[in-house]
Amino acid sequence: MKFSQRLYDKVKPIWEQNHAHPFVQGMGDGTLAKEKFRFYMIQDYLYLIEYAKVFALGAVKATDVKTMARFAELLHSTLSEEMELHRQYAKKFGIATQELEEAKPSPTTLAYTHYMLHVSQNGTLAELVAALLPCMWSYWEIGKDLAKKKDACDHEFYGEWITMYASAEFGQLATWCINLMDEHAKGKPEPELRKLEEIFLNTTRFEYMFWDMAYHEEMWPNNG
Ligand SMILES: Cc1ncc(C[n+]2csc(CCO)c2C)c(N)n1
Repeated sequence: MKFSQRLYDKVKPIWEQNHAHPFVQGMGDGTLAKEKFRFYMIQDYLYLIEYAKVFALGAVKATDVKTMARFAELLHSTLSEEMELHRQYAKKFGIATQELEEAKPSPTTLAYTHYMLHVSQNGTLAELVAALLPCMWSYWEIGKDLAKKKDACDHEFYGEWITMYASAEFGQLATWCINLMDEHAKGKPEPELRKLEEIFLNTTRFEYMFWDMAYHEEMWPNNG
């Protein structure tokens, strides 16, 4: 069995919870309150800034030039294409880019990004890939699922988001990352595989927490 299949089996129940989450369902049927999406988008913008740094570290840790180039491309495309979608959404809400960048991370955003950066800075390339894979893979799964819903891709507000993550281009990216995981897990002893599995499980848990945080617009308990 491929290592990625083992990872998939491990987190399947959590991914089912992602799909069933009211935030995700609400994007699919268009009933999600705009205020909740606004909160998500600001936090996600902050998340992407840190996530892009994981790609930069991937380029540093890559063991061949082709992988190094791919990480460098991803660093660029995240900062330009993916974050551009957020900047466009922000415009619709009347939020300036500067305001987006000056926003403060919620506890979940902070915990998730710091965990990913901790693993990426201190671990092997395989550990870095295990940390970032749930982000790409679970978004692709969610995108494909929502795109099947009637009119979801044409929704005036959430349609662009769904179209982007359900796209073939995005699918290729997720597949590249799955293959990279398998390549770097090959031949590793069981204790190391268990460590990779735990990292993958942790960022999968953070993905679920991110949806939940956005749905409840959760910030620090004390407004200071
Ligand atoms: C919380 C959160 N998790 C995953 C993604 C999706 N995502 C972030 S970076 C990237 C790779 C391509 O740029 C992808 C797919 C997101 N936006 N927000």
